[in-house]
Amino acid sequence: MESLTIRRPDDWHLHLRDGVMLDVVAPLSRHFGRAIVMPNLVPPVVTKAQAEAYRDRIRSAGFARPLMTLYLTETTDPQDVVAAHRDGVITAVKLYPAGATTNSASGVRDFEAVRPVLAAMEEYGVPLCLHGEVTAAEIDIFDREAAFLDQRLDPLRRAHPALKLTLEHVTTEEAVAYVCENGLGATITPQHLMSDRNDMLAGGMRPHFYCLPILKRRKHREALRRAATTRSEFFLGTDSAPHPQHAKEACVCAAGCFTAPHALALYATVFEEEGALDAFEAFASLNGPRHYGLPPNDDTITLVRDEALSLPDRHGDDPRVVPFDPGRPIHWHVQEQT
Ligand SMILES: NC(=O)N[C@@H](CC(=O)O)C(=O)O
Ligand SMILES: [Zn+2]
Ligand SMILES: [Zn+2]
Repeated sequence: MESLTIRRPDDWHLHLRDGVMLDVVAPLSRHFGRAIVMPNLVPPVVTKAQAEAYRDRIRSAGFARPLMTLYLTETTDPQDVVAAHRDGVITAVKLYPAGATTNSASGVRDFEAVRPVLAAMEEYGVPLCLHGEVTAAEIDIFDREAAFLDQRLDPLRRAHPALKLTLEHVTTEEAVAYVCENGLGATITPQHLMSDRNDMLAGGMRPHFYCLPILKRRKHREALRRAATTRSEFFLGTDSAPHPQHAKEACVCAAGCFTAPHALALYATVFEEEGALDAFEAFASLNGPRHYGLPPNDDTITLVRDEALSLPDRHGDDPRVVPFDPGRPIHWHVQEQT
C-alpha cells in the first residue's frame, strides 16, 4: 500500500505545557483533530477557571480543539468538577498517584480522600483518566503498573462501578488483559509500541527513550501491538511529553518522550509491520471518540509511504526539544494539505 486515507485522528493523551514551550509544541500537533490535554502544569490545572484560561492559551498558541482535563487533588471540589463538565469546559479528570511521574507532587496520596469527587463524577458521568502506577519505594519500577491493577484499580472500580475509566499509556501484558476483561478504555503510545527496555539501556543509556511508565521487556511490546491492531478498547494517545533538551540530557533525566510532530508516522510504521494497516483507522480515529461518546472527525488525512524519512533532530531553539527517534527507518508521512 502506497497511501492510506483515514478519518482525521485525535490524540487522547497529550502534554502541551505552557508559556514558551506551549508556543513551540502546539503547532506541531496540527495533524490531530482534537487532543485530550494533560493538566500537569506547574502549578497544575485544578479548577474550572484555570482550565478555561489554559484552553484559551492553547488556542492562541495554535492548537484549535483542545479537550481539557482537571488535575485531581485531595482538595478538589466535587461541585467545581461537575460544573466544569456540565458547561463543556472539561472532557475528563486526571488522577496522578503522588510522586508517580512528572509534576505529580500534588496528586493523590490517600485514595480515600478523593472518594467524594469520584462519587460525584460517577453520578454525573465525568470520565476519569489514570496514570496507572503505584509509587511505593519497595515496588520495582518495572512492576509498578501491574501492581497498580490489583492494589489501586480493583478497589477503585469496586467502589465506583459506573465510573468511566481510561487507563493511560498501558505498557504491560497484565494491563492489556485487565482492560479487555473489564471493558475499560486505554491509550497506547508510539514509543511503547516501537521500543523495549533494551533500546533504552543496552549498549548505552538513551535519555530520549526514558518515559513513565518505563519501557518494558519485549513480550510486553508484543502484547501492546496485538491489542492496538485487534481490540476496540485501545486507542491512540501519544503521551507526547516535551522537556527542554538540557532536562533530558542530564544526570537526572526528566521522564517523557516528545513524539507529537511525527507520531502518526511512527504508529503507521508499527501497523504496517504488523500487516494491519486496515486496522489503523479504528485505533487512530474511531475507538477513542467512541470511548468518550463523541463523533469521529468529519475530514480525513492521507498518509503516504515513501523512502525512509529522516526525522528532525530537534524542534525550537529556546526551549529546544529533541524528539523521540526509534533509531530505525520510518517510511510514512502525513501529506500536507495545500
Ligand atoms: N510520560 C512521562 O514520562 N511524562 C509525562 C507525565 C506522564 O504522562 O506520566 C510528562 O508530563 O512529562
Ligand atoms: Zn502518565
Ligand atoms: Zn502523559
